[in-house]
Amino acid sequence: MFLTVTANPSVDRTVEVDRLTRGDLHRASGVHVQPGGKGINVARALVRNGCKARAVVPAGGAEGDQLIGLLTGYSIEVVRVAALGPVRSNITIVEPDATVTKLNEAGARLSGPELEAFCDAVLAHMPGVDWVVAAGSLPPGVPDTFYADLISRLAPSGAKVAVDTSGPALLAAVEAGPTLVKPNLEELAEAVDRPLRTLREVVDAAGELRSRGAEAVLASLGGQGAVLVDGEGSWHAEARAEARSSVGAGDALLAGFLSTGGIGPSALATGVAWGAAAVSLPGSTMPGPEDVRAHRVVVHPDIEWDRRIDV
Ligand SMILES: Nc1ncnc2c1ncn2[C@@H]1O[C@H](COP(=O)(O)OP(=O)(O)O)[C@@H](O)[C@H]1O
Ligand SMILES: O=P(O)(O)OC[C@H]1O[C@](O)(COP(=O)(O)O)[C@@H](O)[C@@H]1O
Repeated sequence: MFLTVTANPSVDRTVEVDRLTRGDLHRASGVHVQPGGKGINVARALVRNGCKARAVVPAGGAEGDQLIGLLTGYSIEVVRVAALGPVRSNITIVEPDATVTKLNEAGARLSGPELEAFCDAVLAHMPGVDWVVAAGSLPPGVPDTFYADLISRLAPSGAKVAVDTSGPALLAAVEAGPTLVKPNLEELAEAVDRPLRTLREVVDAAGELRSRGAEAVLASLGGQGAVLVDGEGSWHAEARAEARSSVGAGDALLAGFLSTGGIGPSALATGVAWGAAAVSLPGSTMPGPEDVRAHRVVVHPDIEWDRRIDV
């Protein structure tokens, strides 16, 4: 059983336009309204592929009702925590060449008691949980140490913890010793405070996060796949895809990786297959078994160390 923690959920609107021009009126050619927030997407991907997932989520206001309503179509065990502020709406504009422009709201403030109730709900729903996935940005009112504190509070449960976040929250989480972190290239570069231009630099940066406390690092590289660095070694895998919308691709990658044990190159291959499948689907649609093309994945037997990364 997987438990996902989404402190800052969203209702995601993906709007398709022919071409985005700043200042112009655009008539949308398509729109997708989907439950969002990284932990929620991970849960959606897991259940689409037959895994069991429980999603703990603070959800206030009419938008919170809408989010919970959107989630009823999935086989996710949803644990709703009451909150006063409304769930945010995130808008993504997608062009036919799969260029995405994202407008993510900060989210409503969580008060101290609401945050405590949220943590209590996570801890109360731990029985039977093997993996906790704590993912996404933190809304106003939630300290940067939230994920780090959660990792410490979850330690007695023995569950493994994967964290997908950015900035100071990622840095603090790494120090708390998570089983896995999943930065994308930009987030990894920010965490080590230097640009990353080659696979060697990506692997070195991932190694640095390991030396600071993370057991394993799954670094996503957009169209160039993903790199896994753990105590056993480092691997690079990638897969071709006809890109349509990259929203949620990172969440699909993480879900795929965890679905097959969350360790080693075979889990990396599954993650990359799910990530590539996700980009070929509209909006933040999570891939099911019929969408996944495992045969397209190449796990490189030797990393091409000097290969340039351009995401
Ligand atoms: N254009 C693409 N072609 C093939 N696979 C892709 C493409 N973009 C993303 N992916 C897959 O999705 C994963 C996550 O994408 P990425 O953009 O790095 O993550 P995030 O959404 O977290 O920023 C990648 O590791 C890769 O497996
Ligand atoms: O919490 P953040 O960083 O604002 O991100 C939330 C957004 O990320 C998503 O989960 C998509 O994530 P990825 O594209 O990184 O996989 C959207 O559903 C959501 O709107």
